[in-house]
Amino acid sequence: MHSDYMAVLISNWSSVQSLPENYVFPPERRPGAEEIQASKDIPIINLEGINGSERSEIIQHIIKASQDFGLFQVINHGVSRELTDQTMRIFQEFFMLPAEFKSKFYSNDLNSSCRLYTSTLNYENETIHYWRDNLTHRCHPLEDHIDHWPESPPGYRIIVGKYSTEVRKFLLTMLELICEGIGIKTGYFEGELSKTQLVSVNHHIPCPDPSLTLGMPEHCDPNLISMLQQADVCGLQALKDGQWIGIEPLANAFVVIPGLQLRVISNGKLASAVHRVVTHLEKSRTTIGTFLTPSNDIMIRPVDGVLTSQEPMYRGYTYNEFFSAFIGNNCEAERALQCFKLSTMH
Ligand SMILES: O=C(O)CCC(=O)C(=O)O
Ligand SMILES: [Fe+2]
Repeated sequence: MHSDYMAVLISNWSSVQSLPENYVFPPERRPGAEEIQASKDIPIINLEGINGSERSEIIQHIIKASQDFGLFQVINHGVSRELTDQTMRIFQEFFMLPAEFKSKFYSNDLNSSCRLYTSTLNYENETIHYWRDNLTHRCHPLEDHIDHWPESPPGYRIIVGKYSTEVRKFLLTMLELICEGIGIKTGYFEGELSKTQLVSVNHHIPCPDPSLTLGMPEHCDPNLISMLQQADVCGLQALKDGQWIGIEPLANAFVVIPGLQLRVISNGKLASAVHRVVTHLEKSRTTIGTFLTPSNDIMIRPVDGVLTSQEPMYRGYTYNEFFSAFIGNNCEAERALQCFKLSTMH
C-alpha cells in the first residue's frame, strides 16, 4: 500500500493546527515574524516593443537587471493569459487529487521521469523538512516525455504540453536577447546548451507558523535559465545587498532568473539571484517553474565573445560535473563554483 509514504506529502494533510516539530528550523535559520514587503525596485521588463525602435533599450534593461539583481519580471512575454491561467489551474487541481492517484508519481529518485515528492529529494535523511510538495518532469522534446505525465486533471497533457512549448519559445527569446546584450553570437544557446526542459511545480498548503519554517531553502538555480509563474500569493524572496526582498506576484508576469550557467558563460557579467520561499498563514501557494539546462555531457565555459578584455574566470566543465559539485556542496553556489574557478593572476 502507498498510504504510509503518501502521508508525508503536505498536500495530503487535511487540517494542520500547529507546525510539526520536524518543520521548525533552528533560530538562526528561521525567516522570523517581520513581514517582508514586495519590493518596488525589482526591474520589470516590458517586451512589447522588442521588435521596434526600443529594442536595444529593452536589451540593456535586461542586462542591467541581470547584473544588479540576478532576477527580473517580464510583462508582455507573449504567452496568453488564458494559457497561463489554465495551466495554473491544472497544477493547483493536481495537488488536490486523492492521495491514491498521486501515489503513482511519488519518487525521490532524481532520474525518475515524473516525480512527486515533498521537501527535498533528501527527505529520508534530513532532520528538518521544508514546507512544500513538488512535481517535476521533463518537457522537451514533448513526444519523448508526454507519455510519462499525469493524465489527470483532465486536459493535463494537452494544456501543459502547449504551455511548455510556449514557455520554451519565451525562454529561447530571452537567451537571444541576452546574447545580443553581451555580445555573444546569435544562436549560441540553441541546441545542447538549452536542451533539457523541466517543469517544476511547487505547492505549499497554509502554514500554521510561517515565522519558524521555509517553503524552500536559500539557493541559486544551477540551471542555464529559470522562469517562474507565481499565482497571487507572496512567498518568493531574493537577497539584495544582504537584505531579503519580496518578489511581488504580478498577474501576467514571469519572473526570470539567470541560472549559474549564465553566470559562468558570461564570465561573471550576469548574476544569478540567491532566493528562497517563505510560507503563508492563510493561503495555499502554487508556483510553476520552468528550467532550461544543458545536456549532461556538453562542455560549459566562458564564451569567447565576452572575453575580449578579460581572462576567463572559470575552467570548462560538463554540466554533469557541475551538478554533482552543486549537490555535493549542499547547493551552495559559491562553494560549487570554487571547484571551477581559475586563478586570474599570471
Ligand atoms: O516557488 C518559488 O517561488 C520559487 C521556486 C524556486 O526557486 C525553484 O524551484 O528553484
Ligand atoms: Fe530557485
